[in-house]
Amino acid sequence: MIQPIAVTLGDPAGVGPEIIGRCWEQREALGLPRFFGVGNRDSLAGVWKGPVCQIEHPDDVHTCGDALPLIEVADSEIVEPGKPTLIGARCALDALEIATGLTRSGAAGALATGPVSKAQLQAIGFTHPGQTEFIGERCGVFAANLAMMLVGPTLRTVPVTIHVALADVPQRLTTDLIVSRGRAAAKGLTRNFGIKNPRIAVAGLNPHAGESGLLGREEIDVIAPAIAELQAEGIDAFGPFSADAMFHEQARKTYDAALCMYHDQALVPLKTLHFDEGVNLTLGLPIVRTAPDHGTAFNIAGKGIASHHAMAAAIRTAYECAAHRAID
Ligand SMILES: NC(=O)C1=CN([C@@H]2O[C@H](COP(=O)(O)OP(=O)(O)OC[C@H]3O[C@@H](n4cnc5c(N)ncnc54)[C@H](O)[C@@H]3O)[C@@H](O)[C@H]2O)C=CC1
Ligand SMILES: NCC(=O)COP(=O)(O)O
Repeated sequence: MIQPIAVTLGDPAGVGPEIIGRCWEQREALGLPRFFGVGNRDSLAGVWKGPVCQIEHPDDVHTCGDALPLIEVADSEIVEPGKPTLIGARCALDALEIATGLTRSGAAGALATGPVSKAQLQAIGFTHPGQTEFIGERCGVFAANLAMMLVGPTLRTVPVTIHVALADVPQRLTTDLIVSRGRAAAKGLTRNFGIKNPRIAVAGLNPHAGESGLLGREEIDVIAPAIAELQAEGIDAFGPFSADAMFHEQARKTYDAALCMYHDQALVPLKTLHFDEGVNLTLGLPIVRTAPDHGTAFNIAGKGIASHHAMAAAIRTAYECAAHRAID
């Protein structure tokens, strides 16, 4: 049996607390597994009126009845929705630390994280580009061996470079990095989704995949050699393709994941097609970690209009991936 899923509330001033409360309220209709929250109780109570049950350990979830089980992260101030503070960012980071530890120890079956603000985290001294790399470090995994997979009902994408300024992408894009992300994508599809021989379509970087070198040489010098290396390892990788023609309905049926060269190349098609159900799955970890594809949405926090469906999909996907791994 899979242990309950640990769900961090994310930044207390963001939409995390209210969408997680709503996920709990509608857990049966949404088909969600057993889960518990980790975060600040007052911030949750400010935006969600349902019952909360404080627990010390995931094994206590069964004592809570209809109340949302919560491992509380104490905070010395009430954070107002839409108004992020440094204390709130500290609380989000503490929740992430606790929930990662519980998942690593096996007390939680998987980890689904609520949205945090990278700018706020950096302001309290967080040195990682995102939660992905922090969790990787806590699990002893080198950042280059991690990958971010965006998962929607009809599309999965993996960005090769992630939180990197667009101007820096060409020099960060190396054959080794593409091979490493391609391997992680192939292994992740097998391990988390049970796909035996995954098909990986590889995007080009430049318009028209470089037009035979006329519009850039990365496809010839960097990407094609990476595809050849992946193929030599027995991975069904192919391309590079023009990114503008890779994501229409027919094209999506020809692969299990698209390996994309930079953040927006991977996230724009996913969010355009599946904003309300998109999940970010971290590949390369010994634990399962997911998150909704959206951010803190400070502009609508506390207004009761944020959709909880991507968060629900993150919790459901975390459980399903953990179940696949358990069968393996
Ligand atoms: N998984 C995570 O922790 C992520 C965190 N972020 C962080 O979030 C912060 C804000 O980033 P943005 O680029 O503004 O992205 P965002 O996703 O927070 O907001 C973009 C737009 O989408 C809307 N939106 C987002 N979530 C929604 C929901 N559940 N229901 C309805 N509308 C929703 C917002 O109101 C806004 O108009 C940044 O600090 C960023 O670092 C961004 C993406 C993922
Ligand atoms: N755009 C995706 C994103 O920002 C996810 O970042 P994180 O999960 O590493 O915090």
